[in-house]
Amino acid sequence: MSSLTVQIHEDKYAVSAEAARITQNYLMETLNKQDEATVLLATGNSQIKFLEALTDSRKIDWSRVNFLHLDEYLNIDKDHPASFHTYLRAKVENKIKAKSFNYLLGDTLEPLQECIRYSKLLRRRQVDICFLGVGVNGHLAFNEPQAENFNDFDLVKIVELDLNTRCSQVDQNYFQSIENVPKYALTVTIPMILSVKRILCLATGENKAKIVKIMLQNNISSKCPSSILRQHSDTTLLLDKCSASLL
Ligand SMILES: N[C@@H]1[C@@H](O)[C@H](O)[C@@H](COP(=O)(O)O)O[C@@H]1O
Repeated sequence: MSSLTVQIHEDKYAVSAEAARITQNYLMETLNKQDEATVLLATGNSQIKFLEALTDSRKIDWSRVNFLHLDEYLNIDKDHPASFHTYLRAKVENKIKAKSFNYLLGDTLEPLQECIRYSKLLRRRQVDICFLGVGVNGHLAFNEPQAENFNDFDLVKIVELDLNTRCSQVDQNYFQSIENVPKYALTVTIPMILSVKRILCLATGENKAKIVKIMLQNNISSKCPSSILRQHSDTTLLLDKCSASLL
C-alpha cells in the first residue's frame, strides 16, 4: 500500500530538526531489531542542517551503521569542492565512526564498471532509510525528467544532466560557470529508491513551491520524477511554509 505523509513546518530549521528526530528514532528502532542498519544519503542544501543535527546525535550507535549515497558527477575529482564525496566526507563521514562508508566514484575511468560495482554493494543489504531532496525540475537524485516511464532495470546508471540542473549548480555557487559543471553523472535509479524501506524527502524554500505542487497534485509521471514517491509505502515529505505555499 502506498503512503506519503506530508508535513509542513515553519522553516528549514524546523524541517531539519524534525527530519533528524524521525531518523534518530527510526535508526534506534532498527538497531534494536537487527545488527546493522544501512542508510542512503542525499546531498544538496536541503540536507545541510539536517545532517548537522543527525550526526550530533549521541543516541545512535554509528559503529553499526553503513552508508551509501545517491549520486555523483562523472569526471570530477573526489576532492573537488563541489563533489558529493567532499560534501559527505565533511558533513557525515568525518563526524562519526560509521561501520562503513561507500562512495560512488565520480573520477572512475570505467563508469559502467562503477555502476556494476555500486549496484553489487546496494544489493548486499536492504537499505533501511533513504534521504532525498527534490530538484527544481522535479529530479530525484540525478533521475532527470524524461518522456519514458520509470522502467530502469539497473540500480545505478549513467545520466546526462539537464541544462536546468547544471545551471542551478552555478546559481548555488557550487561551480563558477556552466562550462565547469560536469555534463554526466552517476545516479541510483528510481526502482532502487523505491526498494528502500523508509524515505525522508526534504524540500524547502520558495524556489521549490512550483515543483512541490506538481509533484503532489499532477499525475504521477516521469516528467516529474519526485511524483513517484506517492507510490512508495513509507515516505515522509517535509516542507516548510515557503515550499508548501502553492498547495
Ligand atoms: N543531485 C542532487 C540531489 O541528490 C539533491 O537531492 C537535489 C536537491 O538539492 P537541494 O537539496 O539543494 O534542494 O539536487 C541535487 O542536484
